[in-house]
Amino acid sequence: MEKHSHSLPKVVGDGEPLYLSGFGNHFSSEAVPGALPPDQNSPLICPYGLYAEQLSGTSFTSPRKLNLRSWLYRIKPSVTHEPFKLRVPSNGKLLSEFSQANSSANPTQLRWKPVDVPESPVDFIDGLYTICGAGSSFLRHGYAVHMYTANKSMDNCAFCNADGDFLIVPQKGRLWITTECGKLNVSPGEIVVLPQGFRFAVDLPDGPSRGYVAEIFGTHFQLPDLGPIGANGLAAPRDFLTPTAWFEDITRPGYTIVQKFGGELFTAVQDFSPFNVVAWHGNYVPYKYNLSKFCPYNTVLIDHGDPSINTVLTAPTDKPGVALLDFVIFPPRWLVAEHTFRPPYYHRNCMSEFMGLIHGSYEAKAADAFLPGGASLHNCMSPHGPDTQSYEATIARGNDAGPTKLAGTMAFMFESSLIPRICQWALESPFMDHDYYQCWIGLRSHFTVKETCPESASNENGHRETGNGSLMLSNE
Ligand SMILES: O=C(O)Cc1cc(O)ccc1O
Ligand SMILES: [Fe+2]
Repeated sequence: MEKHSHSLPKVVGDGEPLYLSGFGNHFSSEAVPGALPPDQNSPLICPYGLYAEQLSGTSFTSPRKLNLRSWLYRIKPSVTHEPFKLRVPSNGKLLSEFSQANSSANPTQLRWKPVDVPESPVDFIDGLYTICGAGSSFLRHGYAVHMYTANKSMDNCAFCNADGDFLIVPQKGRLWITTECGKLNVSPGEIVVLPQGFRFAVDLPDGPSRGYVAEIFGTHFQLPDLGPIGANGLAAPRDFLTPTAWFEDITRPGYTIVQKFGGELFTAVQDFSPFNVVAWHGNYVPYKYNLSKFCPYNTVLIDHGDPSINTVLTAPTDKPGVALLDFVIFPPRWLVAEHTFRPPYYHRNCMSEFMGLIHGSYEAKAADAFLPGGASLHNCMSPHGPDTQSYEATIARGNDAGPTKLAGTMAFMFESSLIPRICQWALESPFMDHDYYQCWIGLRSHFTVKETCPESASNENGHRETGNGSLMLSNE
């Protein structure tokens, strides 16, 4: 590795990097003062002899309120590389189009135990594998849910996802991510969004690492509308953090860009670091968010609120109120509802629900059964809800339970209107919990008919009827 001598100051990214705050802002950042052209995007000669390069996240003609793009001022342009080649070998476990040929429809409630991080060296790229998804990156509509287990930093290579945006939820181990906009240090309990097309490299300062990834095709994450909640609450725009410009001016023979394109990995070799952006401006940016900053709203009298109240970010479809993918969390909070079944209700949902657990336990499942690092999938219309243990414990606690705090927990859900097909390797995984259904089998009938009416008599169906012909039903 040879460093070019040059007269520009170096910015060294030791410790926690500096961030810019805000969601959807138009940011400007310079690692060297004066590196941003002051008056135009594409001057004939850019300051310091930099190249100007635009990165578009939406079509040029997208409406202004949706339009995303950034201008990067870099030492050499991204195009300076050898031709892309299909990468062999690859783990072959990434999908960006879901069809009968490569994945299965399965309405069974599925649960996976946490996957062990392998002993053999594996970086973020090779440790990434798809669990399920729907639609197509080519048709710009759909999503994929991936998970990763990795134990070593990416070396002399950068990843670039041409298919969609990654929302990464680290569960174990920090991710130190270098992007073209600068550096992001992300810990479990935080999430990071790496939009389509950005080049980035993932270092693992803690070694063994594990996490979840939602990838969305053809759209981007937004903050949810707050409706009657008002102008504040849930995730606050100012808590979203975007990197500040950071660059290295380094010759790196054999440096490889690994580009995910249509779910396949292609490599292109170049001889310099892609993290050579000295200044940038725009609103198409990577960002991170600390989930502990979330300001939850909840029921304060009766009944369990729908989980949409805990939406951190939403990727919309063209139908109002129908998400391609919602990122929803179940953070620590007080439960205060009166004469209410406080855990999630039993339900069947026209949306599909993939869940993960970052730490602690989840209110609807036994702590030793749905584990941090594990996952579950409750597909469209498949019934689910609290397991027998959680149901019985809730009933035993009784109706007059005072306020209780759910503490030390962080579960999340990727919820989609598109029905996911499931990858074969996920169905055949040794970490699949084949006994998952058992957690509900023990739910007993508590149904009784009170014999309060002496004149009541069994009808021909064996039902007892009251004098006025109606059934008298009651709880045990
Ligand atoms: O199924 C789940 O556990 C997720 C969920 C949580 C909740 O509070 C209400 C509905 C819902 O789907
Ligand atoms: Fe659910």
